Amino acid sequence: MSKTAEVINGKDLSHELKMEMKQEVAQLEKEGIVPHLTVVLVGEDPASKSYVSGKQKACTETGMSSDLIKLDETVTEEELLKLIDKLNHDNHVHGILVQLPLPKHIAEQKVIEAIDPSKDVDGFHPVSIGRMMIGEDTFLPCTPYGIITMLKSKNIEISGKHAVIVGRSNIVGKPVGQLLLNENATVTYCHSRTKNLREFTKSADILVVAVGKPHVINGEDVKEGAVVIDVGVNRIEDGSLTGDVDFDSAKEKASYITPVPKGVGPMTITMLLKNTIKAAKELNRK
Ligand SMILES: NC(=O)C1=CN([C@@H]2O[C@H](COP(=O)(O)OP(=O)(O)OC[C@H]3O[C@@H](n4cnc5c(N)ncnc54)[C@H](OP(=O)(O)O)[C@@H]3O)[C@@H](O)[C@H]2O)C=CC1
Ligand SMILES: Nc1nc(=O)c2c([nH]1)NC[C@@H]1CN(c3ccc(C(=O)N[C@@H](CCC(=O)O)C(=O)O)cc3)C=[N+]21
Repeated sequence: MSKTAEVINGKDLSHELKMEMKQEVAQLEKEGIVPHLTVVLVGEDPASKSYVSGKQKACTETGMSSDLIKLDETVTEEELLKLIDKLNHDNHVHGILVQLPLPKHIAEQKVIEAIDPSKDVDGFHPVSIGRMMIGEDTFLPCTPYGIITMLKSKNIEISGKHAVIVGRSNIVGKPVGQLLLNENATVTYCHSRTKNLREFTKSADILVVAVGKPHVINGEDVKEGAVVIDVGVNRIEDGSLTGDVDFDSAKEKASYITPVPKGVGPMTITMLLKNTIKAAKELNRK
């Protein structure tokens, strides 16, 4: 009989990291630097609003400053690009985050590419992604960065392990695979066209699930002793949040597992703060 998995609590780890960052921010303040994040929110999507308020609350907790620019759903692409240009040139702003998704009439990629890479605290700009691919110092995308930080917090060996990523989005699946590759994992990507998904997931030492569908993975899909990282944040009928992994069955097989909520989500916000501090330090070094 195997024992159940150890839960990696992203909320607790986030709290620890935020306490460390708070000290660093206090030190920077003595040097006259207050790291500042500007968040741009277009429209009234309730989920986006809730994520954005989480980001602002976390800034306050660590002594950083932030502001929120709310734009109407009907804002034009041109107006949004103009705002980004203004923020790029505002020395008081260290990090710029445009909350995704954007309304359909705005080309998301164009907006991402308009952000000055030195303020790209989301790590979504092609320059940041390119630097990450070749292993240069850069802003790492927050969710993948949070996942690697969670693995390292438990001293989980990555080198030589088979990492299987389910999902290949530009913001989660693809970059988390790249970061695991940078840590010398052997990486397999699965997606909606993958045949025999379970054959792959069952061979994973580290299984990362970022699909956006409740419980697409359960204990039967998991190898005994695997590390299971659940990125999915799905709101279900009763209003509660659930992951892409059936936690109860998967935890009987896994050695480590992340819950939803209190798993990867809080870490995403914490890494955003880390990137904003990095941006502030680098801007002031120039
Ligand atoms: N915790 C956090 O901080 C964050 C959580 N999320 C959450 O993570 C989840 C994924 O987000 P995101 O990457 O943006 O989502 P996307 O919708 O952009 O990507 C989903 C991926 O899953 C694949 N997929 C869909 N259905 C299946 C299936 N049945 N089997 C295998 N693969 C499948 C798709 O394949 P294909 O490419 O072929 O279409 C695609 O690559 C969502 O629940 C989102 O809310 C996202 C960002 C941050
Ligand atoms: N430009 C941009 N950058 C992003 O990083 C970004 C984005 N757009 N669009 C949406 C996704 C999603 N995302 C989450 C962040 C925190 C939680 C989080 O903290 N979740 C809590 C629960 C929060 C709740 O209760 O609602 C948890 O899992 O415990 C979840 C999801 C960031 N995203």
